[in-house]
Amino acid sequence: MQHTQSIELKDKQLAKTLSYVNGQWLESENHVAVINPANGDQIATVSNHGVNETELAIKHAKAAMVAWSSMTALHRAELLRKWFNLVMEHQDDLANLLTQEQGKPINEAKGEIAYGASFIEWFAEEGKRIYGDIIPAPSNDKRIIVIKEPVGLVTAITPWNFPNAMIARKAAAALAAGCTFVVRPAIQTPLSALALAELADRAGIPPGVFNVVVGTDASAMGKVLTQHSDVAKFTFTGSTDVGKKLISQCATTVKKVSMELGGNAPFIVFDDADIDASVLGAVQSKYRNAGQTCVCTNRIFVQKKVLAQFTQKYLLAVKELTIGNGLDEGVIVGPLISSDAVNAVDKMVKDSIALGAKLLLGGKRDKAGDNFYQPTVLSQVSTDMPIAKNEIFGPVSPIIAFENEEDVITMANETEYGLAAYFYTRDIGRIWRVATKLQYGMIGINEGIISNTAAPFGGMKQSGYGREGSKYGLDDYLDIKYLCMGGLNS
Ligand SMILES: NC(=O)c1ccc[n+]([C@@H]2O[C@H](COP(=O)([O-])OP(=O)(O)OC[C@H]3O[C@@H](n4cnc5c(N)ncnc54)[C@H](O)[C@@H]3O)[C@@H](O)[C@H]2O)c1
Ligand SMILES: O=C[C@H](O)CS(=O)(=O)O
Repeated sequence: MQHTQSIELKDKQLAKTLSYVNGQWLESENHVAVINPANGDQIATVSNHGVNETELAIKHAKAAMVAWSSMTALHRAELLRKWFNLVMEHQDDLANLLTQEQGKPINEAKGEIAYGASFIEWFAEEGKRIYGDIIPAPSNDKRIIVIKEPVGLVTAITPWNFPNAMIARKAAAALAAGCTFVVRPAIQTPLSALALAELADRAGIPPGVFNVVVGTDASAMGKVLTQHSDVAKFTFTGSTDVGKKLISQCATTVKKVSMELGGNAPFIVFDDADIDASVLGAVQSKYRNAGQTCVCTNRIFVQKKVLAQFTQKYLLAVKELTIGNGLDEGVIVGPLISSDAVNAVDKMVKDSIALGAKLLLGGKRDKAGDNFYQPTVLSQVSTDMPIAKNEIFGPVSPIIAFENEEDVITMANETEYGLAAYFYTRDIGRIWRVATKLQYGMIGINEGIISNTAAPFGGMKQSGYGREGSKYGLDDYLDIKYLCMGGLNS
């Protein structure tokens, strides 16, 4: 019997622990513990399903596809709007679940719930504007007609760092397009996914349209989600290494694929920047979710003329960050997801110091608990050091000095990643030169927080392909069909 402990909710029915398939909650013989990364407490045990239940979900999602894709966009929009309303009505409970299973501070968790819900609201509307075309034909006996149709059954695998929004950002677009959806969430954070399923059920989204299968065997479940012949499209959010494996698996049945992968964001401070604004933007971008976001600042490049001024102000700002349990008032930096994650971050810091980086702040585990790493600042970092070459996924700020615009653009682009980048300057000519030369899908200009529903979220190079959110976000869930209507002069 799966159950939840110690989670106080206004609506206790939101603490779901069983996979949700075809509108039913599936019991399982095996179960797996959900651990609060802030204190190691077991907060729940959830079903541990696998290949059989993944195949069952695909079977029902395929069956549900007929009615769901035939429904009017208006009716789908009404159901998605109900889902949005329910998510926002239960924002506090959903945030409580999220913080307890993932660790982020409660205010950030509330922000994630609203962010995730905003995609449901956005695509409820976008789904009503899936327009086709009538194109002037090369002869009068023909008409060229273009229509857009749902690609079909969509499967997804999502990460633990945004356990609500990464699912909502995908499922909302898929459902609005007329597709059905099966997701396998990260096993560290299943409760947020299952609560979304409960609210989809309450919203009246029909059985089989939205399915969540929870299990530890990611690889085996992933092979079904990427290779099953009934699956039309696969979408993934996670590391680039795993993304590469999944892309190759999708190739066996030529699936439509979208990938939101890793990042190594440069944050560039030019000597004409508003230094106070750049400090605020860098702290916001760096320490969000304890540095565990794909768009977190990963390398801070500061032009030499303002290096001392920026560093001094930045250190003062980082020292103000309160570290602790995300449920506690005023906490800004929560735990990392696991002790292994802390070890990986600490190794990058120690190895970079051994290569000449200078520790200005932090640089070790915090007394708050095993999974806490102190907000850390390193100076005299060079781009060949591990802390600059790798995606840190932790609360560490490497500061790298640079001479001029050309050098910093070269250094900023010297990575296999191309997701997000940031730069601060007040020179309009420089803004256009740098923005066009940086090889990144998303660029913050005098801004450190750039993610929102209206903007196309996605990367270049090995950060993946496809866009989520925005008016572009439906494209990955639609097929374009060309109708040639002939014989019109006969
Ligand atoms: N671009 C984005 O929008 C975005 C958003 C969040 C996270 N990420 C990236 O994700 C990474 C951190 O998240 P993570 O640690 O969960 O990433 P991860 O790639 O280790 O895991 C992501 C998901 O894939 C599953 N998985 C792992 N190996 C698998 C396999 N062989 N087959 C099928 N599924 C498998 C995991 O269980 C998890 O559910 C970082 O690189 C971060 O940049 C990117
Ligand atoms: O890291 C994962 C998310 O995509 C980051 S954001 O919340 O979309 O900025």
